[in-house]
Amino acid sequence: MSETIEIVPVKGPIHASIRPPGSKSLTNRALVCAALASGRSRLTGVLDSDDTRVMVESLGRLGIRVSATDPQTLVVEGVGGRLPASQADLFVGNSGTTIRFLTALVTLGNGSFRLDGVPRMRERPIGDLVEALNALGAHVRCESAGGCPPVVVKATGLPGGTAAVRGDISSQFLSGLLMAAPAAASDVELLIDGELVSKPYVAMTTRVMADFGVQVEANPTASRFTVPAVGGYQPCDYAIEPDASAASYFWAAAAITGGRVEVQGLSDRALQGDVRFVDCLEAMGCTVERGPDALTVTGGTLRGARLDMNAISDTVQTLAAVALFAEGPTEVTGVAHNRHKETDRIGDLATELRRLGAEVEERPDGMVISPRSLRAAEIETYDDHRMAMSLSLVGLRQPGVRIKNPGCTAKTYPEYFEDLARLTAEAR
Ligand SMILES: O=C(O)C1=C[C@@H](OP(=O)(O)O)[C@@H](O)[C@H](O)C1
Ligand SMILES: C=C(OP(=O)(O)O)C(=O)O
Repeated sequence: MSETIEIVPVKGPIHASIRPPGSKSLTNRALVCAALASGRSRLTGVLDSDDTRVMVESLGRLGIRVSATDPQTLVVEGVGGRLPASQADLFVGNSGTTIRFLTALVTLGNGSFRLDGVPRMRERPIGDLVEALNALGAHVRCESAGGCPPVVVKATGLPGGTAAVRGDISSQFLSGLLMAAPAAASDVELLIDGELVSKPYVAMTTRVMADFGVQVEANPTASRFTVPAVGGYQPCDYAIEPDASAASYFWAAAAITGGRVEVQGLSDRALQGDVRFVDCLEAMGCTVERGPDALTVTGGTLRGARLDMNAISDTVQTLAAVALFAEGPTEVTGVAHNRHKETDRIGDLATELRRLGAEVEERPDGMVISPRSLRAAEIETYDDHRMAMSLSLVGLRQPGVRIKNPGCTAKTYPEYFEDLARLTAEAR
């Protein structure tokens, strides 16, 4: 892909329908549960992107066979909680789900494992997961001080028991612990330290685990989880929903151009919390149709809103793009955890919004975006797929928006710019 891509503004509202590729979060969960199931699982509608490829390749290095009958269908030969490999070096790129889920998973094996990624991955926290695994009897350490990858595991199986895990940095620590826990030697009890962020992802984890035959017990406040030591999962045929975070770009395209975009394959009852992004657009003046197998957004007169996006933090950048076209300021709160993602998604997002002409007040846990006259800009993407995808939407109305390194969308959505071009073709 070229070094920059210029987005050509549309002449009118976008009217379109699309089914985005499979969910990254569901694909990587289903792969982990299928890997620890006794027998063959078939996953359909999977995402084929950098983040799922590093998961599949890493499982392969651990001796778990995953084959593709087509790019959207994977067959996993589950090993039932006993990892075949006794040594493996796993490269996870910048996939948070892969490194957090697999650090927990490899403690179930017998041998030496090392997990590492790109330079940014070496700045993303994992120390709290390491501590929790050690409290369950594992032998895990970060190679250097600071609690970030590379991670080294001397595995002799996971004894189990009780551990506290910090909830306010990333929910992926808890999800990783939960998914490994059924193959521990004894039941696992996890106590959440601090406010749990990104809660819908934990609900997604327990739903996928239930689909693979393991029931997690959670107390009513979701501060304690217990997982029975049943040895692993039951294999199954598993259909993956389209990715709701990817869908946010197309709903936002409707909002920004005053059009109407239907996203197929998602509903209010989806396993992904990010479908709630449509509620944010509704609060800003859009109309939402909630069907049994589609969520449709129609643009309206956009007004700023105050939104706590703790539960749906991957859609903050999409919302920021919409906020640039609203009447009045938009305040985003509750997303301090966004500073630990592919890039600092508060500081770096503020920089790029200002480059486009907006006034932005940065806060520790969010920002206030005050729309001003927009201007042409060449956008830095910081190797963050969501920076590229979200800020490209500004170019649908503002001429001269150029996105640097558009190929970075390969992390979760390799065909994003092709799909955006198709979606907007009729409005050009
Ligand atoms: O569990 C998951 O699949 C994810 C959890 C979220 O991370 P945090 O829990 O770190 O917020 C989200 O940002 C990420 O894209 C996917
Ligand atoms: C934060 C993200 O990914 P991860 O944490 O899985 O790397 C994301 O996809 O926006």
